[in-house]
Amino acid sequence: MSQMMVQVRHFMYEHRVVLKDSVLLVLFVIMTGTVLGYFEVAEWIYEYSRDHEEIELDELILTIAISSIYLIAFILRRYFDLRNAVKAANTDPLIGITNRRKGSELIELEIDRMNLHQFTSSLILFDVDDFKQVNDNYGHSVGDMVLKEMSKRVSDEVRSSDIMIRWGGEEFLILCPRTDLNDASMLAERLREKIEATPFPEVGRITASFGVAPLQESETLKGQIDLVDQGLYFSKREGKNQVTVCSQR
Ligand SMILES: Nc1nc2c(ncn2[C@@H]2O[C@H](COP(=O)(O)OP(=O)(O)OP(=O)(O)O)[C@@H](O)[C@H]2O)c(=O)[nH]1
Repeated sequence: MSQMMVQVRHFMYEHRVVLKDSVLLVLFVIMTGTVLGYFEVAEWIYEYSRDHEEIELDELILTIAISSIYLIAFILRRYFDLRNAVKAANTDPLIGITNRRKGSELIELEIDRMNLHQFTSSLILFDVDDFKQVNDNYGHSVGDMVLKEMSKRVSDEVRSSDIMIRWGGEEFLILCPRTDLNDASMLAERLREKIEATPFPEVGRITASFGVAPLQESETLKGQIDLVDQGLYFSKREGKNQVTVCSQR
C-alpha cells in the first residue's frame, strides 16, 4: 500500500463518524436544493402568498426557518447519538477503558503506522495473579472493584499516548506507540512494582504478571498476541509477579 493510501485510510478511519454525517448532510442539501430548484418551490411560495392574502409571506418564511432549525437539531442529535453509540461499542462496560474489539483495530492500525513511519512500538500484557482467590474470598463485586481500581492505577502511570485495553477477564493489554522494547520492559517493571507496593483496602496486597513484546511489522494480530502472551505465560510459570520480555516466537 502506498504511503498516501495509508494516510488516507487512517484519516478516513479516525474521522469516519464525522465524514459519514457530513456526506449525509451534503447529500441532503443537494437533494433539497435540487427539489426546490426543479419545482421552483421558492417562486411557488411567493405566488401562493400573493394569491392568498390571508397568508402572510412573513409567516411562511418563519415556518420554513423553524423547520430548518428543527432539521439542524435533528441532524445534530443524530450525530451525537451516533458518537455515543460508537463510544459504547468501543468501551468495556465494567472498567470503562478500550475493549478488545476496538483494541484489536488499534493494534492493526499501529502496525500500519510502524510500516509507514519506521518506528518501533510495543505491547505489554498483564494478568492479575491468583485473582480467582480474590473472588472466592471476598466476592465477585469486590473482585470487580479491584479490577477497576487496578486499571485506574495503571492508567495513571502510563503516558497519555499509551492505550489500555481490557483484553479478557483479569487480563489487560497496553499498546505503547513509539516505544522500543527496552522502554516498554522498564515501564512494565515499574507497573509491576507499583501494583505490588500499593495494597488494596478491601483485599490487601495483589500482584500481577507481565509479558512484553515488540510489535512486528510483518506479524498478524494473532501472531502479535501469541508473542506477548508467551512472555506472560513464562512469568506465570516462573512464579508470577514478574516481567518476561519476548522478542521472537
Ligand atoms: N470479579 C470479576 N472476576 C472476573 C472477571 N473476569 C474474570 N474474572 C475471574 O478471574 C478469575 C481468573 O481465574 P484463573 O484464570 O484461575 O486465574 P488466577 O486465579 O488469576 O490464577 P493465575 O492467572 O494463574 O494467577 C476467575 O475466577 C474469573 O471468574 C470480572 O469481570 N470480574
